[in-house]
Amino acid sequence: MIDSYGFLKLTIDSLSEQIVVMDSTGLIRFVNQAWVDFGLENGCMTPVGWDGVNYLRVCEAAAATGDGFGVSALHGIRRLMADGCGTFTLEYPCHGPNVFRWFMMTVKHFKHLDENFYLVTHRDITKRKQAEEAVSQLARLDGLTNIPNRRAFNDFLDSEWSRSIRQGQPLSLALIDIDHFKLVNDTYGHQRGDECLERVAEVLRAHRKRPSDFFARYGGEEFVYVFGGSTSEDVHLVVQQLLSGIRELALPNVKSPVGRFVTASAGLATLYPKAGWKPNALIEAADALLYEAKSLGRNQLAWRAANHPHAETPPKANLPIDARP
Ligand SMILES: Nc1nc2c(ncn2[C@@H]2O[C@H](COP(=O)(O)OP(=O)(O)OP(=O)(O)O)[C@@H](O)[C@H]2O)c(=O)[nH]1
Repeated sequence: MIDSYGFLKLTIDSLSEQIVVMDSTGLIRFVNQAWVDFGLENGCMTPVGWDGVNYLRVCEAAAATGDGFGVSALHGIRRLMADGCGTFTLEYPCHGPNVFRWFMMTVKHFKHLDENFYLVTHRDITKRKQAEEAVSQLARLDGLTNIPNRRAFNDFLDSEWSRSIRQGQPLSLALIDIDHFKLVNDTYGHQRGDECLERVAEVLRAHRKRPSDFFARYGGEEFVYVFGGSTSEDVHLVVQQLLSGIRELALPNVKSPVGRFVTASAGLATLYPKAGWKPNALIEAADALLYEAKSLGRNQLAWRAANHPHAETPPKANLPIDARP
């Protein structure tokens, strides 16, 4: 009995993976129940079922619209068919309007009575992807302040840097450092120091104006703010407001030579990134300005006007046009 077609079909129909078998022209020759159910649930069932449908043509049509799955699936299946053996796997998102969903497609070649067939399975891997996503999110958050950490900042800066090069846009970056933070720890204890960092992080969060702005804990008592597509002239007031926001928290730091409450200093720089330059050029420029703000007495912003968009090298020689207490 277990050799019978009916028994094997029932077995394959009980699998939760969606299964389709196509021949070497891409023509669908078999589908299991999970495949049919998925088609019905997601409105991608043809009126006549799957008979006569060509899987490769479906992928080609999707690829022609620029669909990422269509492009990758087509490329992988064609390579597998050319090689005549092996397995092709592809993980792809298949999100609906209200559903986050990932699948893994596996394509395997087999022969039956001298004819080539390709077994395609689609397995739901959403749970695994959600777990990976959660781990990756956690790895990018600072454990104390719950804002993005240095790793997240590095990734953001790299991609924003490339985007700015492509679009010829300016990129501004502010380094913000709490003044005499060691005195907070020494005077009130490490716990109060931690609370101070958390409150400062809240100020950064509250001052985010546009989705493209990005902030992170850079390390220790230093924070970073990135403003895509903006010059220092555009955003220096925002950074001034950040420093005011930190002062207005009125967190005590009685031993600070600057004042009774916690203050911060900032360096704000802008570059028009160019191919061949490294994002570090922008960090170094902001760091030099932060050093300047500290040297000038702290509790202030030092910033430079943007370099000319056609400048050939990262400028160091622009004079500061503002450094105010
Ligand atoms: N509570 C707490 N302290 C931290 C943390 N990370 C770094 N620090 C402390 O931050 C202090 C930084 O001290 P310094 O680098 O001397 O800088 P500063 O006292 O802020 O002085 P200036 O930056 O020159 O104004 C050190 O005492 C570090 O121990 C943290 O996560 N929590």
